[in-house]
Amino acid sequence: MEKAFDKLPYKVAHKTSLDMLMFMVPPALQGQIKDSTEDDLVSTGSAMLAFLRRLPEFKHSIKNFTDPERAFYTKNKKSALDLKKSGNDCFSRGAYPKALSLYSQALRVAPSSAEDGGKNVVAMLYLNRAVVLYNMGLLVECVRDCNRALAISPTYVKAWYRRAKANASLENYGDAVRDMHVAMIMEQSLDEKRKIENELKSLSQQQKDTRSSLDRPDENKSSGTDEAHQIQIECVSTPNKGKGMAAVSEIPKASLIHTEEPYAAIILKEYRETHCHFCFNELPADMVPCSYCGGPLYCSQQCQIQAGGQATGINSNSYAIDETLSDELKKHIADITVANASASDIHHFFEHRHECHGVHWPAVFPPDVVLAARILVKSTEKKGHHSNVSKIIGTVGLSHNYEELSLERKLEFHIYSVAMIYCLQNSYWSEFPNNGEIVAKFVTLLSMISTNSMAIVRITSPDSVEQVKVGQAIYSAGSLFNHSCQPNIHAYFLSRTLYVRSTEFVAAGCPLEMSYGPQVILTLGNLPVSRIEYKGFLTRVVFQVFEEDLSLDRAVEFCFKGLYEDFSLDGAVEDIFVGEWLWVSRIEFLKDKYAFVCRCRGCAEINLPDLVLSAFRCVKPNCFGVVLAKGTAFYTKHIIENPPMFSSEPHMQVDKDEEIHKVAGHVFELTGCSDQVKPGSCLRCGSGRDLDASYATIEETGPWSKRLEHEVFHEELETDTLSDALRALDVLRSTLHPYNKAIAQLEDTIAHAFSMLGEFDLALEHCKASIEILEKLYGPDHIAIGHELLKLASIQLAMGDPSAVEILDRAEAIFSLYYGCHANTIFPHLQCQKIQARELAQ
Ligand SMILES: C[S@@+](CC[C@H](N)C(=O)[O-])C[C@H]1O[C@@H](n2cnc3c(N)ncnc32)[C@H](O)[C@@H]1O
Repeated sequence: MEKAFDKLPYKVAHKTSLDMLMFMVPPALQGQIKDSTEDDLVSTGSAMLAFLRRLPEFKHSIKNFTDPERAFYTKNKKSALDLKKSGNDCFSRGAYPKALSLYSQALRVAPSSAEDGGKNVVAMLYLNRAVVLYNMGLLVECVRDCNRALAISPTYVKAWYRRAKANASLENYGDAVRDMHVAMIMEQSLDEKRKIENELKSLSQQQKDTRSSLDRPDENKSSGTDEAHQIQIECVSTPNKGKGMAAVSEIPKASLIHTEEPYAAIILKEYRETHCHFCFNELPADMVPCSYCGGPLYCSQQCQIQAGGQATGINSNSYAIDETLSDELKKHIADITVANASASDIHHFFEHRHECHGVHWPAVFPPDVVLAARILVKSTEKKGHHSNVSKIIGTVGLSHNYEELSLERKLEFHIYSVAMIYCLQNSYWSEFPNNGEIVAKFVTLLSMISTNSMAIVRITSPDSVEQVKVGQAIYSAGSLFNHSCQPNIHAYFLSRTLYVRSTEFVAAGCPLEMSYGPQVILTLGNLPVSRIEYKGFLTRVVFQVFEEDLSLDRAVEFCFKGLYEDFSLDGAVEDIFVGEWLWVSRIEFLKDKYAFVCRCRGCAEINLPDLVLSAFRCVKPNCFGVVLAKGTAFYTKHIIENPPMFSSEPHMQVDKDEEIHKVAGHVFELTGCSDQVKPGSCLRCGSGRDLDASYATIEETGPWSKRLEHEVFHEELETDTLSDALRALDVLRSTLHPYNKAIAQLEDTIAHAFSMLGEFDLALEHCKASIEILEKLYGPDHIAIGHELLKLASIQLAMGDPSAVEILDRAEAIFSLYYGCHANTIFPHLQCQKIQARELAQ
């Protein structure tokens, strides 16, 4: 996939000039803001307003953000015609993808009423694009573009003709004949009329030969199967997490417990050019820009209308229907030329309308800030313009952790709040109030968003299970679910709709808690690292392998040694859960990102994954005991000395004792056992390990395994690399605990490498070894295991092994647990593999 960050103008716009103002805030005001609580916000807000108001750089930035002349997509007939001409040139050279892109760009800048040679420019562009799509074999897209041209110019003969051709290729002969018939009637030139008449005859014959029942392509996207849910859940007060959701009665595994539309949602900057700004699905080749400002892109006119620009896109010229036409043709013309969604069908707030003035602040401000403005405008419009705006923000009713935020975040919130007020005054409502109270309310709203917003994710491609975070939304009830690193519910999205399912049996009264993932993960080499501060993500890399014994400088050195310089911003997505992240990383990340200290069951109890994830093995040959590094030893002692704070909350008791006994003997059954928990000492037999020497041994293997990861990723495997990696694996196995995740990761890469070489037996062996470890860390029914099973099945399929069927059945059961009846829609790859496996089994 093309990297979204490479696309201008968002690449340059990623950091705005407002971010730079942070460094100009006088130290005294910084100090005031640093120590501020919610009660001080009116005074800090007034002080920031007074400071920025006088600052020339601020005035300049606001002018830049709000002046339509400086927008990315200024409407301009000449630019549109120039782009159209370049598109035509490409088309005549057969450079269809380039022509497609040029027509799409032209559509972004073409004024909706512009005419050229007596024809509407937008309609011409849609038709030209339809012809390119037709030549590229994208027939459904071609029909949709013809519809758009016809909605603007109902008598556009070429659009009727192209529609007929595309429908004929789709074997949709009924429509093809009607389209051709209309084209013939509307055509003025006798020669052309005759030609069309001949084509119509041949189409009518084809229609007789083949009775087609294909429906006309529908622009209305449904969000999937509507599964009713009967489960009752309630909002309760918890001892130490504020409000939360709980089960009213027993909830069986895999039940749909909640669905909800967002209060407001926003696309992330990186996906503005690739995903629909309303439903967040990937854009098709015939995407539709906002017809007024050209900024946002939509997958269909339906989405565009629902998002609501200034002009809604329903710009059909009225067409006096020729009374001599048959009723069937009259209806056909009306069906296509009257825009296919009317504002009255749409019951929600038009969230783009106040941004739609050809200005570019909505595209360059951080998504949280644009989302805050959407929430504010929505609540204001619900109550009428003359209500007290500050009162409205106060009633949004979400929790926030303003006081726990870093100085940087607090400063950022203040600066953007003032900027937002100026932008709203410019583009929405000139009487929008501008005082310390409003700044304070805006800062509070931004804090609420940082605490409560949810990431909307999509898989990267149909044959992948990898997900990316494309949007951000506020769900009124959805934001009441608390976080757990051992969640019992799972959230996912279809279009903008939030779905929540139970992933285990939940007893009556138990809290319902989800993981506050997925988090966007940056990729450093092909090592996933979480997107927190610079220090944060390096800490994560280091924790994964060595825990926190390394200094930051040493971590930097470690990360950039070997093959890590391959830094990319491809956003993968990772959930925060026990077995995936170490306790310290989870606690730090949640503190950093959401400003709370996690008090979930996974962080308050000793559990197997946290003990073994990055631990060493015992030096005694037959001892299965675990040797903890400093960080885990510290955390384990902390838990022993500070028993769970939420013991009054009922929760599922997970029987982990047997596994913990295997790696730690009876240590945790003894009272005052914390003395026995020492770094470098086996928990089972007490034997000592030299941790410094062990770190050094593991560090030596780093470049070998990283080289393999790099070559596998770039599909250019060299002969020595695999044998070096197998040696590294031996070293890891003899030094690390058998459940250490680093072993599983290397096993997985080696399996991938053997697959590439066509040595499937060996690939299978290493893939199974990786899964065995991951099952210990995640549990057998975890979604991550589902993904691993798909990898295993693909090796089996390549070997022609019919037992792939059982593996895929197991994967399907896991996916259904998390996604219910939507599993197949979200992971079409699973079904493709199943078909292949069944064919093998027969
Ligand atoms: C999205 S809100 C959840 C609803 C919130 N408890 C409320 O009262 O509105 C997130 C906030 O809930 C609290 N919270 C959620 N999960 C938590 C956890 N595992 N441990 C501690 N606090 C938690 C934190 O204050 C966090 O900022």
